[in-house]
Amino acid sequence: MSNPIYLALDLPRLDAATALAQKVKGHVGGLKLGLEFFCAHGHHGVHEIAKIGLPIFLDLKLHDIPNTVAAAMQAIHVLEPAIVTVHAAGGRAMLEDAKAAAGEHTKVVAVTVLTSLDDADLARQGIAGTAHDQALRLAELAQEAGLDGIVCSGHEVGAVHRQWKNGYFVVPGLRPADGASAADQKRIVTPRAARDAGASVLVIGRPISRAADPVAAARAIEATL
Ligand SMILES: O=c1ccn([C@@H]2O[C@H](COP(=O)(O)O)[C@@H](O)[C@H]2O)c(=O)[nH]1
Repeated sequence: MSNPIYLALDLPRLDAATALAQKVKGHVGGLKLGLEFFCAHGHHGVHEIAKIGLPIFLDLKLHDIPNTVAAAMQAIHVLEPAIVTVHAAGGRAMLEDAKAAAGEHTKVVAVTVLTSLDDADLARQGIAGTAHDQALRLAELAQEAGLDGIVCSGHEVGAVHRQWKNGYFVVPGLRPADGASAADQKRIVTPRAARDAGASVLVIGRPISRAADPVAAARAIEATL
């Protein structure tokens, strides 16, 4: 089985992101570039990181009207990302148009409930029920819209996997069991627990990028899988 870890390169400087990716490339299966990276470095930055030779996950979390999201998907087509994110809350038409506009080899996955939110946050937004219920509802919507999979926390991935057997499940909000700080994440599990519950991709950022020795941190996580 290939390494399911995608390292989140949430670093403001392109040289620092490139150096980190070069260091840990033997211990991760892919590289995730998010909003912070893309807003700062755009297509040029993605091309630079792609030279490292690992699959690229563009975590842009697109969320707009269908026409705008489809146009954005077409604009990133040339970057040939392995995975791109959109927000499931954009609705079925937006999800369908995003998938139709994506490249043949790009997996389009829908963010259900951000791992930085808990039940109380959802209640403040007027969403009835738990984060678990909402993630399952949005997973069903993404499946109906023909997407490849979803992003959810390790708390929901097992239940989603039972209702969507061949789905592609991206799980962030991961913390090794060594007391690593949760920081802004509210629904966390260990990488091993997420993998055992059916995660296809394990997204890990700060537990590696902010470790005193990122290579040792990546190796230690890899060894738990
Ligand atoms: O629900 C979500 C969706 C995306 N993310 C992204 O994953 C990484 C997690 O970083 P850590 O440092 O390991 O907490 C980050 O890039 C987020 O934008 C998420 O955390 N939750």
